[in-house]
Amino acid sequence: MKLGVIADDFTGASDIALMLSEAGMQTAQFVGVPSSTEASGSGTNCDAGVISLKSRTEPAVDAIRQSLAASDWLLSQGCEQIVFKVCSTFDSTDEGNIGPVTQALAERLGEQTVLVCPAFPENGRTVYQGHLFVGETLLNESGMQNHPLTPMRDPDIRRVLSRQTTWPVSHIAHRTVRQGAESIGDAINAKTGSMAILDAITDEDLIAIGKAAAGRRLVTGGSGIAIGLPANFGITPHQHSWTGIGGKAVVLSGSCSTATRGQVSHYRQKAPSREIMVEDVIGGWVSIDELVEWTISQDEPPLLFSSADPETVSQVQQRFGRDKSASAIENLFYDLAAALVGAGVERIVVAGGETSGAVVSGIKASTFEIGPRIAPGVPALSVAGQPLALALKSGNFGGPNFFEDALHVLRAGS
Ligand SMILES: Nc1ncnc2c1ncn2[C@@H]1O[C@H](COP(=O)(O)OP(=O)(O)OP(=O)(O)O)[C@@H](O)[C@H]1O
Ligand SMILES: O=C(O)[C@@H](O)C(=O)CO
Repeated sequence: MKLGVIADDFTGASDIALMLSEAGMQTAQFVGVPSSTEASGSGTNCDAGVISLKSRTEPAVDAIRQSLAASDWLLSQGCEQIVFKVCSTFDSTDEGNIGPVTQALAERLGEQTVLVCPAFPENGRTVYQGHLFVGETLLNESGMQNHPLTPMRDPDIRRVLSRQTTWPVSHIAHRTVRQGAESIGDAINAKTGSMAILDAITDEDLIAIGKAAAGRRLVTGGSGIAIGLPANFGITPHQHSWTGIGGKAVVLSGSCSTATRGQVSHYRQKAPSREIMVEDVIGGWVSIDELVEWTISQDEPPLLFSSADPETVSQVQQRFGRDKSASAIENLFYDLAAALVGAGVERIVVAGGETSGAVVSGIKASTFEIGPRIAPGVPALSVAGQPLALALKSGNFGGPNFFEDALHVLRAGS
């Protein structure tokens, strides 16, 4: 293994795994740090290993512990460079976890300067003058200000990161980035001892940043930061083969993002759906057995969703508390996913990073093979050793037809 990635959520892990796979790297995605049995399997015989954690919203101390364990394992597999994959919308709170984890990894790896860039232009995330944009709007006006767990209310990611770390935070402006890898390298040398936020508005900017990152032990960013990295290892783009699975299918959505809510309303017009309410879950009125029976009896792949608008989410959080509401839904999806697979479901499309973490833990998957792209940032995945194909969609990714597209790709393969 040459390149190791630690992803702070599951959809983010498959996002960067797709980026590396399309750039030609034989890539495996692991659920947590592999055990010694998994580590002796074929998954480790690859160019890039992506460890999926569910650490984005954990207390910083736990996120650090898990990330250091992941880094130690990746280094033990021969990785020369570690990427800490964070969200392209820099999802975090003032307590972390992007700053604390980056700092702990840098100190463990002996890295003096860390490049930080969440840009992912193909999905509309760009960084300019240290400010993060989603499409044409600043981050704090993009809908991310209403996120149930990590509301992003400050678009200046230099300030956001400064609140999370004791390291100085510096900035490498676009005028330097567009001059190419050599200028970026000079700027990095002038910023030694800091976390350097880099502006990037195009893939070319990210390719130059990737080139400038050659030989560095650690970089932190969205999946875009990986665009230029495989070339540093002499790897060129090519397609890997992948076979789809045609069995029973379901769509599970716990994401409350604007894009997901659009996809939910679109899919509900064509397929059977069930809404899961937080108050029903907390009240103990939701039966997993009944949901499974209902799902299996549908002809079209049905949708089970808790995705709600910001006002509903805020009312529920005021009534039950933010963490209690989130964990009630996540535990429900954990149990439901396990029961659905037990009942023979073979294709699952999931919307939302935390939700994906719950589903993947519920089905006890340990390693994924990376299939073709469904949408930018979302690959088809197959679970090693099980007849099960998954799509793990980040909240804000994918067009209105995403659920149909995903079900189709999971069945048809490449
Ligand atoms: N109706 C609801 N009320 C309150 N919280 C909810 C509701 N539905 C889901 N949640 C919680 O909101 C969170 C949504 O996070 P999740 O990461 O799954 O989606 P996302 O943030 O849109 O996706 P991503 O992290 O990929 O951008 C989860 O913790 C989920 O349990
Ligand atoms: O970078 C992104 O936006 C995604 O991969 C993600 O991490 C969302 O949870």
